[in-house]
Amino acid sequence: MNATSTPKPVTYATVTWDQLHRDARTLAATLMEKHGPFRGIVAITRGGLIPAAILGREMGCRLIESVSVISYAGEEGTQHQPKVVKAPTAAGDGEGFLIVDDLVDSGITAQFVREMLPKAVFACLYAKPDGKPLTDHYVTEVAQDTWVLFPWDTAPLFVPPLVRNEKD
Ligand SMILES: O=P(O)(O)OC[C@H]1O[C@H](OP(=O)(O)OP(=O)(O)O)[C@H](O)[C@@H]1O
Ligand SMILES: Nc1nc2[nH]cnc2c(=O)[nH]1
Ligand SMILES: [Mg+2]
Repeated sequence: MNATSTPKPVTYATVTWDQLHRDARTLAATLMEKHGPFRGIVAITRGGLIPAAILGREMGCRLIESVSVISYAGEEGTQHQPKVVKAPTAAGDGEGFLIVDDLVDSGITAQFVREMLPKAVFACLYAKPDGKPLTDHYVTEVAQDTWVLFPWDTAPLFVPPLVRNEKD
C-alpha cells in the first residue's frame, strides 16, 4: 500500500450548515461575476456534492456531473495516491465546466482532477496554504495545521453545565 501519514493537525475549525450555505452563496456570486454561467458542474465526491448542489441552484445550472476520487483513508489523514472510482465522462476536457470541492488541503486531489479536466475552472469553499495555488477561486483560507470539521462530520452533543446544584 502506497500510503503516507500526514502530520496531525493541532486545531479544529467547525463549519456549521449556515456558514457553509453562506460561503457557497458568496462563491456563487464571485463565479457568476468572473465567469458567467457554466455549462455544467463537476462535483468531487463526496465533499463537493453539497457545495455543488448549492452552486447549481444559485447559478441556474442543472447539469451536475461527478468525479469520485479516493485520496484519504480513515479519520484525519492517511493519504494515498488518488484513485478514480468514477470518471466525469459528461464533462469532456472540462470546457465550460466548473469543478467544485469542499476544500483543498495538500492540493493533491485538486491537481489530480484538474489534470483530467484541463479546461475547467476549479473552485472550493476553504483552502489551506499548500492547496491554494491549485484553485481559481476559494472563499476562506484555513491554516495548514487546522482540520476543518464539516457539518456532516459532526453532531450536536449534550454538554453538562459548569455548575450543577444538588437539589436541581
Ligand atoms: O487537498 P487534499 O490534501 O487532496 O485534500 C482535499 C480533499 O480531501 C477531502 O476529501 P476526502 O479524500 O477526505 O474524501 P471525501 O470528500 O469523500 O470525504 C476533501 O473533500 C478534498 O476532496
Ligand atoms: N473534513 C476534512 N477533510 C479533509 N481532507 C483533507 N483535509 C481535510 C480537512 O481539514 N477536513
Ligand atoms: Mg473530498
